[in-house]
Amino acid sequence: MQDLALVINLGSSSLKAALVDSTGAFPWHSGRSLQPEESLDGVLSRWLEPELAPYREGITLVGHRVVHGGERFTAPTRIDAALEATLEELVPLAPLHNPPALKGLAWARGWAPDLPQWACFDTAFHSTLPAAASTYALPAELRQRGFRRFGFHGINHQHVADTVAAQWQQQGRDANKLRLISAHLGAGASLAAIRGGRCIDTTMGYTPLEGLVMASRSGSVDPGLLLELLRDGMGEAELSHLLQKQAGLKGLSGLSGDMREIREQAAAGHQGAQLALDVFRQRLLQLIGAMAASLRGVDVLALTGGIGEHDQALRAELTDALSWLPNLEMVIVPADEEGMIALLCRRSAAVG
Ligand SMILES: Nc1ncnc2c1ncn2[C@@H]1O[C@H](COP(=O)(O)OP(=O)(O)O)[C@@H](O)[C@H]1O
Ligand SMILES: CC(=O)OP(=O)(O)O
Ligand SMILES: [Mg+2]
Repeated sequence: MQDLALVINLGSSSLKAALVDSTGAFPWHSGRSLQPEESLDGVLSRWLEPELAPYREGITLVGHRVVHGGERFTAPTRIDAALEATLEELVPLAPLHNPPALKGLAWARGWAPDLPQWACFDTAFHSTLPAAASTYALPAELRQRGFRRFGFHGINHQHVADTVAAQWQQQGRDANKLRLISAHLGAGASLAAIRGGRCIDTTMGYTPLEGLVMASRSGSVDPGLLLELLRDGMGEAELSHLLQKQAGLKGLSGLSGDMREIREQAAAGHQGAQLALDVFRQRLLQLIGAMAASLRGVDVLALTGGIGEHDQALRAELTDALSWLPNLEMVIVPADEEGMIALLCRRSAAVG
């Protein structure tokens, strides 16, 4: 097999990898969850390397998902030492994501030093956000230091936007007028408001902590509450651990960040699990309303990511609760970060 792109997607809780040929087909595609105690280097060398060995000669490019590209990176970028150094600087902004991505980069560089390596950024799709949506109400000095809303999951939000636009065109409708909310509901979760293919608003912000309730991330909380915890003596590391790893569905339920388990336990009468469902859904409905307002109306709500694609109860609840939005179509679009990364990196590599 020739001209394969190897894609490495290191998320907050999983490693997904794929080989994508120049037609967009996947000769190989796999993934596994990462346990907190597991060494990523070990997984890469003991699991990924043997899997890829039969295809090694046919691989011509490596594409990596990088969650935070900051202000500098709004298109796929060829990786060199300077880029890696900048990504190191961005680690504090995406502590669950950029460190594993950097390990993936280092592994791939060692495994195939002859291959061009590209980074594809979750923030890039959101670079079209208007200032009104990307700006925090902070003094100029802080805004000039780069404190702004970036948005994430952009690789998959773009895939969703392209997929729904293609469906509209097939139905003879004008995709330039399409008002779409893409709801990426996985371990991390965010919404994007997309008009005519351009992102105009989103729920994640400076970091992937803002917005919806997630598996173990809090989503938005009153900043006054954080000030109170600081006043109370909580340190930065403890606060970060609390908000990133101990909150969200996991913190609310006291059980797990896994939606399947939350659903099972709620059905069995567990009160924490029921509370987790209620808060997750309430925030989701609030923010769908916010995205609909930014779009001045919405034609399609696309559900994607593990919860978006598979949680049938949520679909029924949304259909019921969103009946106030006239003519809303709800569709499922299977997430495809790997295919989109291969496509975007190939396009950029072709331009040079
Ligand atoms: N049938 C299902 N019903 C409800 N939730 C599901 C179902 N299948 C998967 N999920 C949820 O999807 C989430 C993981 O989403 P996924 O997009 O795979 O994660 P990641 O962000 O790591 O890629 C988990 O909370 C899991 O419980
Ligand atoms: C940005 C983000 O939250 O990614 P993930 O859903 O893979 O954790
Ligand atoms: Mg994900």
